[in-house]
Amino acid sequence: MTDKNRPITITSNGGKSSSTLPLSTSPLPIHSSVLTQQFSDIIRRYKYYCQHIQRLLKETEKSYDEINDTRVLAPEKMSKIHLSKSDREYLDALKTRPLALIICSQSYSGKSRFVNELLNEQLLPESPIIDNNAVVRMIRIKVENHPIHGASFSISGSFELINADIMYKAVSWATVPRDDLIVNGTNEHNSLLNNDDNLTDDYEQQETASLEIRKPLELLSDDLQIVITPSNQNLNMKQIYVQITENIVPIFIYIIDQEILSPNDIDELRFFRSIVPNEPILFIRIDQSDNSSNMSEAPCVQTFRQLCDLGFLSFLNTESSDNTSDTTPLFQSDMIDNGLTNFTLFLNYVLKHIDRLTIRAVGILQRSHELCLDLFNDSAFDMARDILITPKRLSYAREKEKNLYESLIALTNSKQNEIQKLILQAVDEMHEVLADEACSLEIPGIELTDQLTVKNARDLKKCTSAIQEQILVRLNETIANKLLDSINVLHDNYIGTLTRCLFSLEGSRDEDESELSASKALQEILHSAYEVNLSLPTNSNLFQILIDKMKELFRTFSWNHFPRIDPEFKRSVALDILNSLSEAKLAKSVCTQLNDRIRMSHDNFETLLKQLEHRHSDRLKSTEDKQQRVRKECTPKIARLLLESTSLKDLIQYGLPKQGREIGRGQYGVVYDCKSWANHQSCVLKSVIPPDDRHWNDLALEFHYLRRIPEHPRIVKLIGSVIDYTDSDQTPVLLVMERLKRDLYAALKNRLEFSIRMRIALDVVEGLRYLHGLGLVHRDIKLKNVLLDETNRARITDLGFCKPEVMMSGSLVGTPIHMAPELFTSKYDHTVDIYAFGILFWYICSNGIKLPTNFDVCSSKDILWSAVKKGVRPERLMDFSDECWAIMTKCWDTQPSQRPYLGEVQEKIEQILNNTRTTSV
Ligand SMILES: Nc1ncnc2c1ncn2[C@@H]1O[C@H](COP(=O)(O)OP(=O)(O)OP(=O)(O)O)[C@@H](O)[C@H]1O
Repeated sequence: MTDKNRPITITSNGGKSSSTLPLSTSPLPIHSSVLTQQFSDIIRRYKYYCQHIQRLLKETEKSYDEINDTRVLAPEKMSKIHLSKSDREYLDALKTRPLALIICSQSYSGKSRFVNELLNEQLLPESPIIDNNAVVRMIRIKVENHPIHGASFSISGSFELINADIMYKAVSWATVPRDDLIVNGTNEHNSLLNNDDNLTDDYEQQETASLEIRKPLELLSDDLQIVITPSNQNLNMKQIYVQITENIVPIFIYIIDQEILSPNDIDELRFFRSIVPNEPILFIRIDQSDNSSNMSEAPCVQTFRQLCDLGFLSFLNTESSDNTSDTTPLFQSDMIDNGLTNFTLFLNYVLKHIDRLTIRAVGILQRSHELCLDLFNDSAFDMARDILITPKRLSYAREKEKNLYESLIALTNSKQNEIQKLILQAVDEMHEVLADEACSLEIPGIELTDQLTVKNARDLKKCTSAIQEQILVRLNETIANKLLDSINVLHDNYIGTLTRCLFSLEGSRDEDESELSASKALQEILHSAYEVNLSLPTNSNLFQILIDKMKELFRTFSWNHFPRIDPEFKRSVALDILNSLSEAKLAKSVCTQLNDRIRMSHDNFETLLKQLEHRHSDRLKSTEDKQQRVRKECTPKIARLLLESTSLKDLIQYGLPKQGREIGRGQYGVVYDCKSWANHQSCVLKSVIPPDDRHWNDLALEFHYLRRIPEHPRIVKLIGSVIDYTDSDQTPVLLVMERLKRDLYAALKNRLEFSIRMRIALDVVEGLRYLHGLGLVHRDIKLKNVLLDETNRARITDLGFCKPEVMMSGSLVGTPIHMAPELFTSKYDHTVDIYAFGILFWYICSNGIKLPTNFDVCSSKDILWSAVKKGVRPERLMDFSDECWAIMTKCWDTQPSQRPYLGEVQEKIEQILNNTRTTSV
């Protein structure tokens, strides 16, 4: 085992959420080497988790890229598979930036005393060295991999004004010269700083310049530095804080070394709150003198009150236990007293703080994985629905259109008489009106003599044509409207639903399909077939009949004398036409024509529906492919990442669970006792070492679905999970669950009372109904997967094969004797659980664990399965009641559709249980 892989486990005695290697519970002496050791352990632990987080981040982004390349989801869903910019920034910060203790205080001396104690060196000159008006600049203390240590000034953390290396190298110094700490100090280096015109003489820049001290100090490392805030109320504090927090991950410490907070202190703290509202501060109260025993009780309470008033502290312990929430502060500020005599509380705080930082980072990944899996689940559901419903919609559209077509044909045939009457009625109604309209009709483009006669036959023909046309147009309008009214009822009956169905088919089109979709074309056809066609204005047959009439009329004219084209002539032409119209002929013609058009439209519809079917069948094939990829590639990949992110979060929060004695073994893992973990007493831990990727994926999916199941009294509770990275060759996954007393197999071995067994059966049915209600199928119901508590109430466990119905790909899973025959066909549903319950119920009724003889005679799994496929089932035992036998035989019916609903099973067992109670009373 390499050192790198060794998890650093640290126990804090403060917070409820931290864990493992004991931090000293007794006050740590100042300058203790234990302090340095523990501090470096904390930082090492932080780095260790950061490395795992970075690895997970890398794998997550790689997986997201791969998933995006597959384009298995709709674009709007695909666009959600990424980490937000702010989340990415937070994760990057943990990767690249060192931690920094930001030391603020009421006074310079408070900071210097605390820092010197912490570093166990008189690095900074302590008070009273500086007069009250002196402005102390920002100081950054860090360790650099530089052979020469020393100090330098820099502006905004980047621009070096003067490098004092040369000076400091020559003189081995212990304490930083006090003038270097002061803005506009009188020190030689500062004089240089002040007088060098080539650099800057800008006063503001000098003010914000920080003093960087590089020195090998035991406590500090590349991953940890100390920043001391400048002391000057007049500085641009916002700029200062930006400068302080640039490129580091801050841990804010505020040293209180005065009796109470002054108005200036309060202003500064208020300002701090407004700039970084979610950053907690550790307030450390240190005594003014070196004599700690003189410390009075009262000021502590007073400052505590002041900090409560400012909103930093609270009388109630309101620390949020929800580490996933981004809206609430990560955790509360805290205050410790006697800060210089006991660093233990300080260490606890730092440990908790950095644990929260890493927990927040893993939480970001965890939520992203969860979101991604939700998207897969929703998409798989949509796809399954699409695959199931689209063919049904298509056949519905076909059937409905056929009905519509047949009804319209029947209607037009049967309506001939009605149409005839309709035409007669229209002609009757319009007779006089049309004759009057004809009288006043202006006929353009003809030449008349003084006697108003036409000069030639051509003009006469023009006159009669104009009158005919007007009559025709007006009649068409009226007849068409009447026809439309009579067919509108049909329109409402059929077209509404059909159109809705077609709309839904159109709704499931792929985005990139062309505009000329079959469903759109279908709508066009409907439009032309059943709406526009009935409006008759271009009814050529009707025209033809009228033209024939006209010809007849012409034949009756005397061609020697052209008539006067006066209103009387026009009226008589109009009346002649109207009188000679044959309604019967017209009606027949209208009906034939409607029939032809409806037939044509129907043929057209059929052709286009076929095209639509083809298109959908191609699309559904690709949907099936996508669904498979979502199930088999994307979901396991992200489920595995989720198992890792969740387990890492649990590991940081609760540490490794302690493995007790072995309780049992399954095919895939060993179950151990575990006294307590994550604030839960009496747990078990199931340790599984997945041998290959397939098992890893199965386990990850089990974990994912199990976690999603809301707590239920009939399902064994999953408390959490941890991946033990201790050994890099073998990384067992530890699933921690609530501990139950025994499994049903063990219980039946010792036999149970009938009513207890019926109660257990009811519990299993209840658990299964719950899972099915969530769309999940267990797929491995058997005696060992039913656990009993002290009172023999049952809970279902081992959801290793449990999956949402839409995510099942028809794989052969389960335990042989409980497997329904259709499991071998790859097409099955939740009723496989009802079958398995039937077999379980046989055992429950048999009150033992002996195999049914019908199964026992089968010498191998294959022989058993082929017998089951042929209908062989457990035999009826002597003491089975009719009611119990009926329940199990119905449950294990070969036809899944014939198996009862679990609600019915529940009712029947309840009846049996009630009868037992009544009989025994
Ligand atoms: N939460 C629990 N409380 C008490 N005992 C448990 C718990 N979980 C499992 N066990 C015991 O550990 C045994 C092994 O459990 P495990 O789930 O690993 O395997 P299994 O269900 O028997 O078989 P497989 O997982 O191979 O189908 C169980 O039979 C049961 O007796």
